[in-house]
Amino acid sequence: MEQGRVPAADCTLCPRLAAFRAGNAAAHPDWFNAPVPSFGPADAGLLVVGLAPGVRGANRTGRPFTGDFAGDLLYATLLEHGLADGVYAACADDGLTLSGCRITNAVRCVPPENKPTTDEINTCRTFLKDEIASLPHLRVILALGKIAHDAVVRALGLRLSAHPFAHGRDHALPDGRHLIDSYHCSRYNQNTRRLTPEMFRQAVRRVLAYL
Ligand SMILES: O=c1cc[nH]c(=O)[nH]1
Repeated sequence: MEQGRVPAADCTLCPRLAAFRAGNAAAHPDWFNAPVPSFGPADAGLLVVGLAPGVRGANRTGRPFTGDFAGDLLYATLLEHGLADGVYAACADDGLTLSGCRITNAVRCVPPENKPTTDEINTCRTFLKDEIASLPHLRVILALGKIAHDAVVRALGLRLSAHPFAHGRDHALPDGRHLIDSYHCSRYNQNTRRLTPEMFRQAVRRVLAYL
């Protein structure tokens, strides 16, 4: 269930993203083609923050990371650590549920070439801020990649210089919560072995210590 302020299905705050979405909707009317809502229970202790929906992944299925290459490792790791239940079948109606965990994106709409602009990240941060504020039991945020990390730090009103991104870093936040960084589980990072499944497991295990 979504809480707080969320983007409208026809959000036009980012003109370039709205135009890209409209083009995708014309070419693929059977796809989701809207700002992708967060997934997971509102009483989650963990919020996983990704970058933005992939065009044939979350933008098609309507669920973060679902159908995206990155989702294979993310959901497998969540299942392995008891943060998800069921079977991940890369579609939004696979019956998979999250347990104590919620997933969102720094940017809710699919960007061309997976690259949101600085303006788009800044504009969509209002929704990330509301998402974080709407989770009463939130204890730890897992940021996937530097863009997600920076968006979270700014959404929390903190200084990036005090909280630089580094894979595996555990940032103790002033309010007692924690921000843990991982390289994004993108195809590129996995293929280049910048992020291995074991490195990602270790980041998720760090998270578990705070739940
Ligand atoms: O960051 C990402 C990558 C793929 N799919 C998402 O929803 N987010």
